[in-house]
Amino acid sequence: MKKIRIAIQKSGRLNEDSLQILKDCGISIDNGKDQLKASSRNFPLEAFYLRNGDIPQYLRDGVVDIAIIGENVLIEKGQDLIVAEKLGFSKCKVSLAIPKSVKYNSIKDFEGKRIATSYPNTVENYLKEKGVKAELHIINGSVEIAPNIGLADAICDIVSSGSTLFKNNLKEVEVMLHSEAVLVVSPQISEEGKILLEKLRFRIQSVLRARQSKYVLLNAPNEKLKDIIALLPGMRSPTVLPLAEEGWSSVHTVINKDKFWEVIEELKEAGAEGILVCPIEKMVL
Ligand SMILES: Nc1ncnc2c1ncn2[C@@H]1O[C@H](COP(=O)(O)OP(=O)(O)OP(=O)(O)O)[C@@H](O)[C@H]1O
Ligand SMILES: O=P(O)(O)OC[C@H]1O[C@H](OP(=O)(O)OP(=O)(O)O)[C@H](O)[C@@H]1O
Ligand SMILES: [Mg+2]
Repeated sequence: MKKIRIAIQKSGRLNEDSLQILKDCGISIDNGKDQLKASSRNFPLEAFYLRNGDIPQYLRDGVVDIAIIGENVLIEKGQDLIVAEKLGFSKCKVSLAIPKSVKYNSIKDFEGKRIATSYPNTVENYLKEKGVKAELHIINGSVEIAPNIGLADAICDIVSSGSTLFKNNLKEVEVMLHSEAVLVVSPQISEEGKILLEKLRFRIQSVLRARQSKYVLLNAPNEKLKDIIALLPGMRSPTVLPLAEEGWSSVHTVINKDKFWEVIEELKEAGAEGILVCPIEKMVL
């Protein structure tokens, strides 16, 4: 049987989480530190370990069928490629930043300025849209140092916690885009490849849904059941089972992991006791 070929970042920010999501989908592949490719033992899949920035071209050329890359790279050099799934990890922004000491009024301040970046297309398109002309200096790493060594007046780079900007005495002044890891598809994928892609997407969706949810169990006095159930935004309706102790029930439901913290106080006030919150491995609707 044919294998679906997936590109994964060889090393860096995306590597570990990319392999983890495949693993959570029941697809084990060896982490090929020094390997270019490796096959899965339990899914018709072959992983190619490549540089994140090179992956859009490999997809276009049909060297691989699918890939996990940062959305920001796709915007920079793969706008023609199709996103099949957003994967929810490696979240970051691509932003413009200037020295802390410089006053900022508006995007017009960038007119005629020198901007250091690894994302020239993204900056160029953004500035064009705003009617601003600037001079771009393309550098591949340690972009944030550029203003301090006199190479540029401003930078455009990835911002996550903001600590790299802080360390380099810079401030974020424009957020150009938000990014996360995405599953991308080659325009050259075969019909057989598409079938495997759909199988993989089905698994990824149930893993992502499960990561967003918690299984909640709690005990409630029967007379309070109605109020408690009203507080639980569940999958469908909660399961209610009688406890050995008369007059009490056990309520089981699935709720969004962020919603849980919003309702926990209310649940307790409404009379819920012995609340258990458990992780969910897979969730198929
Ligand atoms: N600080 C960060 N926080 C969250 N996500 C990030 C951060 N830095 C980068 N990313 C995301 O991870 C991706 C890979 O970043 P990383 O620095 O590992 O590789 P790279 O240098 O961009 O690529 P290459 O594999 O070509 O060397 C980026 O394209 C971005 O989507
Ligand atoms: O806002 P922060 O949390 O500080 O993250 C942003 C930094 O993270 C990335 O660099 P990375 O650490 O991947 O190093 P690199 O420049 O070698 O890719 C990015 O290029 C920024 O410099
Ligand atoms: Mg980096």
